[in-house]
Amino acid sequence: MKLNFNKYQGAGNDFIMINNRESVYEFDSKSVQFLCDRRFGIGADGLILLENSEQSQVDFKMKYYNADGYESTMCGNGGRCIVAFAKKLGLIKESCVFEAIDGLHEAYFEKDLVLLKMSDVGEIKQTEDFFYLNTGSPHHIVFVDDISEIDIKKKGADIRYSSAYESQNGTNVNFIQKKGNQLLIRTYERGVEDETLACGTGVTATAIASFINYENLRKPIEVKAVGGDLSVDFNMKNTQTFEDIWLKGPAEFVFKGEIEC
Ligand SMILES: N[C@@H](CCC[C@H](N)C(=O)O)C(=O)O
Repeated sequence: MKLNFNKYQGAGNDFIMINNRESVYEFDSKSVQFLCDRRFGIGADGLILLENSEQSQVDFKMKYYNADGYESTMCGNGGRCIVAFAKKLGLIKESCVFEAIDGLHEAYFEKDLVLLKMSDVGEIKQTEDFFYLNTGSPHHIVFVDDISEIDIKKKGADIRYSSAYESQNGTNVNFIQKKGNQLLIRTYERGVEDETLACGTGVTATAIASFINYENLRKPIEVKAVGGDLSVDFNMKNTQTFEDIWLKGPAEFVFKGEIEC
């Protein structure tokens, strides 16, 4: 079949966007793997279907697949990119509400940037070596002195496949370096099984863990990913509960095309 697609990126985290409001397309894991393949397909960290939601007062539904071909949990950058895609399709104007795997999300534009409301965070594990929390997707966070020295693919995979995360289908892994008031991040993404240039749920988890870890961080928290800058604002109810969490950053159209698949 011939498939029309649009390609978007948010801070270098890139996605194939497909308008599936007519429910024409159904993808098995092999087709998603092929489309996301950077040599044989279009190339992307993930594939996103924009579908109709059955809920009232909701503009659309987001279905997210990782590049490994399997549907996964929430994608923050993908969420911001699908909002830009919905605007390009003329479905929304300056704001919207959409349905994703972890519930409803509000979003709006501030000039070219997209602000996305993330799910509340209700449980945070803190040890001497790491933080672990779920911001729609699971994130393990390690603070290091110099992120440029880390072998992200190797160290990330060691943690992602460790017995601690076996029963929950693994985790994403983030390495953070604090430089003044700025946080530098590099992320190993589950389902891509490699470093990606940015991860929205990872940046959100990092901002929250860093706010607990360091006493003097000012909000909104600025996070510098390899592919671009994002910022996170939130309300801390107590050390275990964060709400009103907003992820802000770029979401850009790259190109569109047609592919036989
Ligand atoms: N790129 C993402 C996270 C996507 C989900 C992740 N790979 C997983 O399977 O947990 C983001 O921007 O949040």
